[in-house]
Amino acid sequence: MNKIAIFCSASDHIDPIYAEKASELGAWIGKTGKWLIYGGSNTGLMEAVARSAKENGAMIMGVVPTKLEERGAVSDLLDVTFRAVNLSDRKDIMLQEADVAVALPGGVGTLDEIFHVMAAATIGYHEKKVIFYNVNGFWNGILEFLAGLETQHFAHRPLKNYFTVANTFDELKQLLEY
Ligand SMILES: Nc1ncnc2c1ncn2[C@@H]1O[C@H](COP(=O)(O)O)[C@@H](O)[C@H]1O
Repeated sequence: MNKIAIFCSASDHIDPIYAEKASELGAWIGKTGKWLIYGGSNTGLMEAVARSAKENGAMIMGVVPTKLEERGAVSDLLDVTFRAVNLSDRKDIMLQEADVAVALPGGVGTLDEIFHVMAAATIGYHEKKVIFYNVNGFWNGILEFLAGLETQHFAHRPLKNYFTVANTFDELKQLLEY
């Protein structure tokens, strides 16, 4: 996996453990010579992962909707800037450019991105997976809900076809290494 999309929080007001884990992942992306593809914002976990990736030599692609650019919230760390006309366009570009998507803790923006990727896979648009990076069990509620979709037959195929879970950084690295 060489091009890693990261979906994650834009908030600067969350527990610092999440920024630490985002930085750790960013550093690994840089040291292993991979590309980081992300929302391009200069806030929250997005800035944490990008700063650390950059300090460790990563190439960074930011996919920035014009509305966010107008607000001046674009990171100065980007090597490549894709301008997207809206959030749907942005998700399509990120999906097209990445080999895999990693979901760090985040809010509705992150959820929107995760489910865009998974829903497109369910109807055969691509075979790329979302990896839930389950820092401190952050994703447990969503994972339980997804399991419930299967037991109640709302899922047409096993949802493990579309996502996987890393409970530790070592597990995440193993999933991204090949
Ligand atoms: N202000 C933002 N700048 C860039 N990208 C953003 C911004 N807000 C949301 N995004 C995208 O959605 C998630 C973060 O949203 P949360 O609601 O904080 O989870 C992130 O992956 C961005 O691509």
